[in-house]
Amino acid sequence: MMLGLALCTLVAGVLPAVAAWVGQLIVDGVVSAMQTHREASNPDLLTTILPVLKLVAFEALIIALIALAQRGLSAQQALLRALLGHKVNVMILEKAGQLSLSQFEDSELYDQLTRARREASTRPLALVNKTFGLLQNAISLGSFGVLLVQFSPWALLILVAGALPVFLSEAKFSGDAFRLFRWRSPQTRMQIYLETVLAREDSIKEVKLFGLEGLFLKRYRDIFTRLFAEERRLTLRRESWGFVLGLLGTLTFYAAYAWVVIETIAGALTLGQMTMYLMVFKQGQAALSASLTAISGMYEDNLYLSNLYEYLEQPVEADTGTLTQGALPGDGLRFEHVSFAYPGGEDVLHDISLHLSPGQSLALVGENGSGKTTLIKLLTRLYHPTQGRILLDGSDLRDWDTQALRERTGVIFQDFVRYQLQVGENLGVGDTHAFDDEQRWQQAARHGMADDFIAGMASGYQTQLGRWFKNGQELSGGQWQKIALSRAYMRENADIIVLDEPTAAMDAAAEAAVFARFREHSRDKMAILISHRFSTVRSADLILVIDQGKIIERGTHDELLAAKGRYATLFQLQAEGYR
Ligand SMILES: Nc1ncnc2c1ncn2[C@@H]1O[C@H](COP(=O)(O)OP(=O)(O)OP(=O)(O)O)[C@@H](O)[C@H]1O
Repeated sequence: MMLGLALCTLVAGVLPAVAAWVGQLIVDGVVSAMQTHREASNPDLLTTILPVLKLVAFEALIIALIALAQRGLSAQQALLRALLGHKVNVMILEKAGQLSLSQFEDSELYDQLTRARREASTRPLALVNKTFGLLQNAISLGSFGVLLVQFSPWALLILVAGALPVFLSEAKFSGDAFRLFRWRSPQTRMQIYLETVLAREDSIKEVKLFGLEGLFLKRYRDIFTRLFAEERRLTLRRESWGFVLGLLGTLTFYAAYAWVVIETIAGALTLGQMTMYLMVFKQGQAALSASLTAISGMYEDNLYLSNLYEYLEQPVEADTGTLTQGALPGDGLRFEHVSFAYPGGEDVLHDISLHLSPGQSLALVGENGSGKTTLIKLLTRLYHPTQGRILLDGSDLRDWDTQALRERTGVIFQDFVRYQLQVGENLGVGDTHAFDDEQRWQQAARHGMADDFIAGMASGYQTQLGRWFKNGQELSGGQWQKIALSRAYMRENADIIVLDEPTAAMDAAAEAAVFARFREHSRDKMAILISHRFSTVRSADLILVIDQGKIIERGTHDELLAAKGRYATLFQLQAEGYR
C-alpha cells in the first residue's frame, strides 16, 4: 500500500505542471491557428485546428489521470486508516499487558497510556497522509519551479520567502498546542472519569440516590470552562498570526502576478506563457499553503507519536526466573523477614516471617488496612518485597518462571472482575487452557456452589452476564462471589489457593457450605484465607493476627483464645453480637 501511495503521489504531483504546460501550448496554438486562419487564402478549418484539438484531448487525459491518482490515494488512505489504527491500538494494549501493577498505579504512566489511546486511530495515519500529501505538493512545487525559473529565478525566490513566516508561526503554535494537550491530560482524564460515573449502569444507582448528577456535572463543566479558556487563547493567537503572516504570502504572490501581466503587455511573454505562469502561480500558492499546513500538522502528529513511543518504550520488568520446580519440593511457602512499601510510600508490612506446608491452611486476620491483601500481592509476585524474601519449595519467588508460578496459584481477590461475558467464560478465565471447556466449567461450578443457580438461567452456561450486551443478565452480589470462587477452582493444578474475603456477600448457609467444600478441596494444598468472620477463620491450622503490617499474634484458634490477646478480644466482640 505504501508503494501504491507513492505511485499515486508521484502521478498527482507531476501531472498538474504538465497540464499547465499543455495549457500554454493550447493558448499559443490557438493564437497561431487564428493567425494562420486569418492569413490563409483558402482556409481549411480542420487542418488548422486539429493540432490544437489534439492538445485539448491530451490535457483532458491528464486531468483524468490526476483524478484517478486522487481516488487511488483516498482509497488507499481509507484502508490504511483501518489497518494502522488497529495495529497501533493492538501495540498499546500489548504493551499494557506487559506493564507491572506498580507501573499501572503510576498516574504519570497512566496519563501517557490514556493520551496514547485517545488518538491512536487517527494520529499515526494522519502523519502518513500528511507525509505523502507533502511529498505530492513538493513534487508539484518542484515541477512548477522548473517552469517558473524560466520566467525569473527571483520570482521563485520571492514566492518562497513570502511563505516562510506563516510556516514558522504554524510550527510554533503546533508545539504550543501539544504542550496544552499534555498539560491538560490529567483534567481530561478526570472528565472521562466523570463521564463514566454519570453514564454507566454500575454507578448510576448511587449517583441517582445521592443526587450526584448536578454536583458531578458542575465539576465536568468547570473543567471544560478552564480548558476551553486556554484553548480559545491559543486558537485566537494562532489564527490571527496565521492571517497576518499569510497576508504577506498573498501579497508577494500578487506582486509576481502583476509582474507577469506587465511582461506580457510589454511583449516579453506570449499569451500562452502568461496563462501558464498565472496557473502555476495559483496552483503553486495552493500547493505551498497546503504544504505549510501539512508541515505544522506533522509536527503536532510527531509530538503525539513521541508520546506514543515514550509509552511503548517504558521499561518492562525482565522475566529472569526460569525455575519450574523448587530446590526443596514439598517445602511449601516461606516468608523470611519480609518488609514491603508501595512505591513512594512507607512500609506497610514489617518483618513478616511465616511457614506454610502443603496440606495446611492459614488465616489472616486484622483491621482494615493492616496489610493482608498486600501480603497476598507479594505472595503472587505482583510486587516484590523491599526487604527479606519469599520462598516457594525452597526457591526464591523471583527465580520462578512466571507461567509455572501462576499455574500453581489460584487467587480470588475481594475486588474480583465481573466480566461482561457468558457465565461459562466467566469461569473459564480461571484457566485459559480450559477457557471453552464446558465440562470443566460444570465441575468448577459444583465446587464453587454456583451450579444450582446457573442451571436455572435461561441459557445455562451460555447466558450473557452483565448489562453491557444484549440479553445480559445481572447477578446478585453473592451469586457473583460464587462465580468468582468457582473461577478459582478452575485452576486444577494450583496447590496454593488464596481467598480474599470470598464469602462476604453470601448468606450464612451458603458460607458454611462453601467452607466445608473448600476444606475438602484444599486438603493436600496450601490454603490461605482472609476473612473478618471468625466463624470461617477458626478452623484454620494457623491464624495470623496482623496489625499495622506486623504479625502480633500467631497460633490456632484455641491457642489464641487461651492467650487472651487481640484475637480473643475480637472474637468475643463478634460472638457478643450474635448472642
Ligand atoms: N496500591 C497501593 N498503593 C499504595 N498503598 C496501598 C496500595 N494498596 C494498599 N495500600 C495501603 O497499604 C496498606 C495495607 O492495605 P491492604 O489492602 O493490604 O489492607 P487489608 O489488610 O487487606 O485491608 P482490608 O481488610 O480493608 O481489605 C493500607 O494502608 C493501604 O492504604
